[in-house]
Amino acid sequence: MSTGSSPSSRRNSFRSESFSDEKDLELPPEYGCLSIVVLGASGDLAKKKTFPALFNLFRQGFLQPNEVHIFGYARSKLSDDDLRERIRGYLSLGKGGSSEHAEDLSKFLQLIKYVSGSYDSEDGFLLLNKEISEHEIAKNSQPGSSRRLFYLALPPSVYPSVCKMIRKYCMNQYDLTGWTRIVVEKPFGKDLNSAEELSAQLGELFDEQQLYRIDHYLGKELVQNLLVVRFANRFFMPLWNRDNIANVQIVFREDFGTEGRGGYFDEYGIIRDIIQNHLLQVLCLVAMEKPVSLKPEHIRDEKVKVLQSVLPIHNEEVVLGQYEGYKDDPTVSKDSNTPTFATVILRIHNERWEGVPFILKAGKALNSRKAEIRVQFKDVPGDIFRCKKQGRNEFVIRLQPSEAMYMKLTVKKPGLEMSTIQSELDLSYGLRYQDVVIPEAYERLILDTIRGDQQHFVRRDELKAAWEIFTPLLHDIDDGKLKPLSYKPGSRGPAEADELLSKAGYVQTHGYIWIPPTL
Ligand SMILES: NC(=O)C1=CN([C@@H]2O[C@H](COP(=O)(O)OP(=O)(O)OC[C@H]3O[C@@H](n4cnc5c(N)ncnc54)[C@H](OP(=O)(O)O)[C@@H]3O)[C@@H](O)[C@H]2O)C=CC1
Ligand SMILES: O=C1O[C@H](COP(=O)(O)O)[C@@H](O)[C@H](O)[C@H]1O
Repeated sequence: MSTGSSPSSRRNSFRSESFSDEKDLELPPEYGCLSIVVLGASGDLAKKKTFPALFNLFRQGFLQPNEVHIFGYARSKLSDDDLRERIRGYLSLGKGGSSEHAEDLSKFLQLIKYVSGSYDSEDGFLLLNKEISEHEIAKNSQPGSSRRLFYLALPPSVYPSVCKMIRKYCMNQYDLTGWTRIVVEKPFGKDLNSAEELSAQLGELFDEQQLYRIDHYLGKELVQNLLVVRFANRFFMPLWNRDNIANVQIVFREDFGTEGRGGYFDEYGIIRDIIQNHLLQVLCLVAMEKPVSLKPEHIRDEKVKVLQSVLPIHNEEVVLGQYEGYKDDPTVSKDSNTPTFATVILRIHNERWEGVPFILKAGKALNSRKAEIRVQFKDVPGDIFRCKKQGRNEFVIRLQPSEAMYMKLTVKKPGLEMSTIQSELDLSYGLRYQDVVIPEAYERLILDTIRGDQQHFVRRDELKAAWEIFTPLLHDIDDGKLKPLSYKPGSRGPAEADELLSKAGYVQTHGYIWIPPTL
């Protein structure tokens, strides 16, 4: 394997480098026969994200060929080789596509087996269980000590029946060190009631410790960095509150439309697709109090408290948009009221954040692709340098692309004159960490699932609190009480969104733009 060091040494070093104390995580042993089952293996997510993440873990030695087997499961009639050919093109060979990597690829593909079956009949799941058991026997696994990971890369409508089948036919006996874990993809429901119903159905079948509700934004490097930056640095502690911060923006922009996913998207819209989950999760990490420890439950307790402190949304603090041409997609309804853009202001009713607007903004088919957190500070009191003219201090965390953290600040313009300009303190990851390859979010999260670390997964009460915030607004949109404004593809979205921003107190710095530094 081409990792430069032996696979097992890489795996152990991953654990020891992690900043969590192992006793905080109460991790079970990380060995024994491991079967990873990708349900919906014929689909889009599986080929674009799940299998590539598994391949990268394999290449780095986190999946050991003598322990692991990977099963694809779906209704499509495919052979093992058909599935391998389908995903081959999505498995990156790394820099230069060396022959060493080509060897890894072929070894990885050989670990994959395909089982065809439906999502609600016992035949397919009996067959799947038989295949998994044969693999476990071949690896001399002690009964009860094997690990079975089921990744549901499927439409949520089939989660209940699939989970019933797994529960009935495919469980590991976890009386020894083994386990069965289920990863479910978003969207977890469409509103509070449907999410609660889904949670109740899955909750009857599995314990919360077995369920991993994935939100891939929680696996992004700079999102994972948020707690460290906030709670390991003295700088931020006294500043991170309503006395100093004027407003916080959490922004997601894509420069392409719903391409190929119009049917799915039209049922959900940008609030359910991005804001209720990805951006709200980021908000929790920006706004939460310091947890008692790094134990997943302590962190998630604090996230729930933030969500429960969010006040009901005022519809006047919402701007919706739909890009021109969205309805040309034949899978989208001709009279669709679905927003492809939204700006929503959330207000947190607690001692730290009273009066500070949290502006969540997401849009498709805009003029750029980026995701960032922008914390804008208040004006300097008793200003003697005309700082206001230069623009406010901002702390920006660029989640993607070009991961970075930078602070916009006013400095003396270099030279003989005593004048000021706006500049930045810049930690651009591409420049500072040149030798580090930032892992894909899915890679990290799948590894967490194998390790039994639920910190970066959404707990049931978190999910409920998140739906409580957005359900009234979503129902108003579904009922046509709120209509999206039209905007041009490739634009900033509706102009009304910028007006709302300035009404909320955001002060834009004109004439200043941060350019990611290049090597
Ligand atoms: N694609 C993406 O980029 C992302 C997807 N997700 C989520 O991941 C999950 C999977 O997404 P994606 O791969 O795009 O979905 P797909 O539409 O590609 O579906 C995955 C597989 O599920 C089966 N399937 C599709 N529709 C149905 C149906 N109505 N009933 C039963 N089976 C069906 C098909 O397999 P077969 O017919 O062979 O059984 C299909 O190959 C979803 O929950 C999605 O919201 C989350 C983030 C990003
Ligand atoms: O979950 C989703 O995320 C993607 C954007 O993910 P990113 O990691 O590229 O930022 C989005 O395109 C998709 O609509 C949504 O379902």
